[in-house]
Amino acid sequence: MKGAGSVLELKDVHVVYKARSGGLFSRDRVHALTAANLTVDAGETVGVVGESGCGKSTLAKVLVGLERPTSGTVAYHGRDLWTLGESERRTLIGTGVGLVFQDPSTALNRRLPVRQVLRDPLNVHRRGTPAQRDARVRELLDLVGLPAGVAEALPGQLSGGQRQRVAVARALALEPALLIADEPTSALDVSVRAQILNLLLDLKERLGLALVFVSHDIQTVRRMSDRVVTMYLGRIVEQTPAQAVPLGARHPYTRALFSATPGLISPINPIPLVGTVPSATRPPSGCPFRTRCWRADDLCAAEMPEARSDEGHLFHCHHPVAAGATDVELIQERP
Ligand SMILES: Nc1ncnc2c1ncn2[C@@H]1O[C@H](COP(=O)(O)OP(=O)(O)OP(=O)(O)O)[C@@H](O)[C@H]1O
Repeated sequence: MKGAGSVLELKDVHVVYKARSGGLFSRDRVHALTAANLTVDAGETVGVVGESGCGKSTLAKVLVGLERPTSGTVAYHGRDLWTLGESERRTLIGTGVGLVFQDPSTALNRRLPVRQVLRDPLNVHRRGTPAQRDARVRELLDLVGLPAGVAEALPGQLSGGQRQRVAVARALALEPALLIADEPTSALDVSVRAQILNLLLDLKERLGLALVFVSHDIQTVRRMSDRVVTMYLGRIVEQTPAQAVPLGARHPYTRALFSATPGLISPINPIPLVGTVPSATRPPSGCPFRTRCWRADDLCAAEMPEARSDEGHLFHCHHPVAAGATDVELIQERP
């Protein structure tokens, strides 16, 4: 399926929220997503990483049409979501993209048996006859490795792993081309995490799905993805082919993030960063990372770097790290 065209395309997307902390009359604004450009091709897995608060969930919400961008466009199969009428947009989102949330216990209606949970999207979008919908429910349970008997259970009677399988089945009910998984295993027991990740990988192969996988677990993202997207303070700063992670990453922030991940590069110390992440209400001028970057100069403060491209690799940096530079070399570079 890969190479069969783009399923989803974000162009210059900004999301600006009114700050929660500022009080009723505050003019403070949070720049949760800034100038985001992202394309997801058919059959491709894109992993999104970054520290807490960098905008990963906002990006996921924009991708599934739950958050309307303040500006910019979001297109599914070339159709701009937010120029469509509401019912057309709902149909395009409902049938085009499936969403798997972090916590299956809150994502599933506790009062409905699994059969109803899975029939719900089929009813809403009027797919098939009642008998065909029942058949689809059986097919979906089989697809996610659950026995047919689970159809009669309430979500509360299932284990966390089984509930997440039901959530995945529901996301696939209308045969979307794209699945968005926002931290799909972080609420689960460690023992079942691998099973859910393997299920997602298996489904992606079998169904030719495109997958956007959001996680702070870089090891998992690397394992799952074709491309790793790094975010910092609301910006996509780098898109690295997964096979180039970690030493092929060119943005100093991506390298620092990867070097702090246990087991990704061993066995040395992480590249130390000075200071903390600036407030998203007052992001720095120019490059958002420049206040913490050991390579930054006046140019970085004056201008946000344009995307530079190198064989499927995109990075926004005026002074990128050499491909293949080791952590030791980068640590020694620091003043
Ligand atoms: N509805 C909202 N109103 C105001 N600010 C918000 C809102 N949602 C998110 N934010 C802010 O936007 C920024 C990005 O948040 P987001 O949840 O997208 O980050 P994240 O990378 O997913 O974080 P985490 O990993 O902790 O979930 C943060 O500064 C957050 O506080």
